[in-house]
Amino acid sequence: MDKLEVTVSFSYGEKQILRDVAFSVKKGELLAIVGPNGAGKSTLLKCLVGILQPRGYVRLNGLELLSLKPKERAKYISYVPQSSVPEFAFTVEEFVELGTYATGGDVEDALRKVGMWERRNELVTKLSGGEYQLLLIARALAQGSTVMLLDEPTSHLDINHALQIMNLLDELRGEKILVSVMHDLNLALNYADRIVVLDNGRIRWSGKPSQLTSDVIEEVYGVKVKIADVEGLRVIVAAK
Ligand SMILES: Nc1ncnc2c1ncn2[C@@H]1O[C@H](COP(=O)(O)OP(=O)(O)OP(=O)(O)O)[C@@H](O)[C@H]1O
Repeated sequence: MDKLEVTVSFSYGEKQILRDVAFSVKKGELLAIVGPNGAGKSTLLKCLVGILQPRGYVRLNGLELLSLKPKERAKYISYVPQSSVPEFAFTVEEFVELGTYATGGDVEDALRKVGMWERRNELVTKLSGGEYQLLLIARALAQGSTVMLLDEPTSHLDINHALQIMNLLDELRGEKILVSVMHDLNLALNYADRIVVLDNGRIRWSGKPSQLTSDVIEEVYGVKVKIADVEGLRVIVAAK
């Protein structure tokens, strides 16, 4: 069973951002990383994929990913960054091909999974924010890696596109180890297998979504909330 084991600390100069952040994730699991703005969530993903060099380790089945060269590491781990504006007027297909540099992966399969294969000749500069987000995921999928990291894949998306992406993650869960930063606690509650709550660079809570209580949320985010049960779904709402 594929397993990712992580223990990392990271500082920007004197400023410590991550303090002994440790967790493990198995294939078949979607781990959500949540926490307030500035908690260190994006920094954590950048450490895991090797954009930043943390102290500690990032091991996949015992293999230390951080000591591999980028092209070698790309066979094992992919990263979907927070959505930005495309830099080049590539076609949809060319853009996703970028993901295959290290592994020679399957562009058509990746584009079909996000429902964009029919649009492969369109320019990425003409896509909507939501469509571009799907392409960032397709580019990572084309890498064919076991681990996939995603940084807020549903930010800027309407409810329809957000659910499309969450359903896609649901489908990918069987074949990958998924670690996703999420701002929307309700999506984390209802889609993740486990949640890690990061606050000020430390893990403040981790566990199953069904175990997350309003006390934890209130303490970390400093707001009063209620967790309601709506036809079997747990929903967090602000308490007046
Ligand atoms: N290049 C940098 N140099 C110095 N400090 C940085 C740098 N990038 C981020 N930081 C600091 O690191 C801390 C964590 O930032 P990070 O982006 O990881 O937080 P986050 O939890 O992802 O926040 P958000 O939810 O707002 O995206 C913040 O205090 C931020 O100011």
